[in-house]
Amino acid sequence: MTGRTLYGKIWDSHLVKNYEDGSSLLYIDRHLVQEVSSPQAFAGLALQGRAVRRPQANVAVADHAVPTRNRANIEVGGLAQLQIARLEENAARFGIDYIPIESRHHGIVHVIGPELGFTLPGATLVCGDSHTCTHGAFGAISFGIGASECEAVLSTQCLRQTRQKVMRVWLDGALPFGLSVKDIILAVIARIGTSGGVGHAIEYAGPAVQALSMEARMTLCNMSIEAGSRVGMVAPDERTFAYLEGRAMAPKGKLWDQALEYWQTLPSDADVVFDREVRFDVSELTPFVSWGTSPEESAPIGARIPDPAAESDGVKRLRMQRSLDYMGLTPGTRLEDIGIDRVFIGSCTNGRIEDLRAAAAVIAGRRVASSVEAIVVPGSAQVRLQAEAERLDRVFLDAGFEWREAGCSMCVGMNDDRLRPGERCASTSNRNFEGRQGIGGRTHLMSPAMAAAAAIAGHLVDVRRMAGEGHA
Ligand SMILES: CC(C)[C@H](C(=O)O)[C@@H](O)C(=O)O
Ligand code: SF4
Repeated sequence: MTGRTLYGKIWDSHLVKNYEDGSSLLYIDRHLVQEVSSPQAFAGLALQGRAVRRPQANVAVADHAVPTRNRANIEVGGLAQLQIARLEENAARFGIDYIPIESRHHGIVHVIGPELGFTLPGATLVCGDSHTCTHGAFGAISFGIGASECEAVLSTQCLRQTRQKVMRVWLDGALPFGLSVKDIILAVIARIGTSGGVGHAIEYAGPAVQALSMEARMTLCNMSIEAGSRVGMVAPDERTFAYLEGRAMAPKGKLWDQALEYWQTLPSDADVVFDREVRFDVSELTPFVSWGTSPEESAPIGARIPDPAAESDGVKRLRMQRSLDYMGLTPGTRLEDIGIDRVFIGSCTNGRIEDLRAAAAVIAGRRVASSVEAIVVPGSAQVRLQAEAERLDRVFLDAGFEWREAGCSMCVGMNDDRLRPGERCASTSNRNFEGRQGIGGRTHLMSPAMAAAAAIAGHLVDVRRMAGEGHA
């Protein structure tokens, strides 16, 4: 018998029953609830007079619609206030823990789950949000679900799912100076495409993955959905355990010891055969930025805008042309010659403390270009407080950035933080499709260090060059 994968082990331990059509019923350990995707699920429960099966398996937090400034004066009767109030009411009614926006535990669901120790290795964790794949960084099966599935989880703690194949993304080599995991994942998606992972859970493995911090592993897994995979995972290791130990909702004492023993059995067995495998050497990478309206349309910063005329595949050619029209870009332009109007540092991809440190290191002692409006939105209150303790807020403010409160913000523009039509943004978020950051807005995805460098330069720029300009 060949060995089992990390995914397979967790799947097997949560399997309730198999159905004849090939699908299965899975037990779900944990459910994160946010304001955008949950109202319909709660309304469904209320309509049928059903209760939440295991209230303590849920945590609710409002993140998408929350304003990131003037929170004391949220417009009463406005959409944000109504959405936040609705979530709070539903949580109270169904006995679920709700984290108020004033709490020091508030933040984006995918940032606070791990911070609280709610996200654990070996668990099944879901949320009505596609970037739930983030939590797989801890060695969990974690994926986004739709509103009717949220209702099923709330009322039964189970979910009907189809077992995925498993693709291993093996990362070798050491990441060069000035690069981050965001460059890796953009390069991976540029190579395998936005449907490269469809039908598969991705397990990221190899020396370059083991070397990553938990924050970086979260960035990696976060963008699995942008490669078409609902699940991204990294095997839990000493770094995972060290991150979780002592967190508010992590097991304590004897339970911790038991958990640790079990978690150590989770990594994929050495003799396991993956359904698919792709390999990358990260030591050959240069910083990546997206130029189009799909994360797959990304290239090394030293490149030029590609020419659709050179593309032999007709469908791709049309898609590229459409991207360039929307982005207001012409083939042959050097990526470094693209001027920007806005910078957004934040989101569940890159709104963690390491991301802010990396951006601040580039910004320290410099000024945001006069033509650029730049904001930093920490992914959580914890990140914000930590950054303030390190005086990173001063670094950003002194350079001309705005320093905001936690939330999804300009990643998705569901609050007031949006691009104006035609504006071009260097963004650390994960999606760049048309209108994502505001109607007519143009998004270039990149790492926090690259976004910071763009803020200073006023155009896309290779951060490694700025680092060489006499700054430590
Ligand atoms: C609004 C929410 C349901 C959505 C998602 O599912 O991911 C959002 O978080 C996003 O990033 O597009
Ligand atoms: S930060 Fe962006 S990607 Fe993450 S959950 Fe919020 S809207 Fe979705």
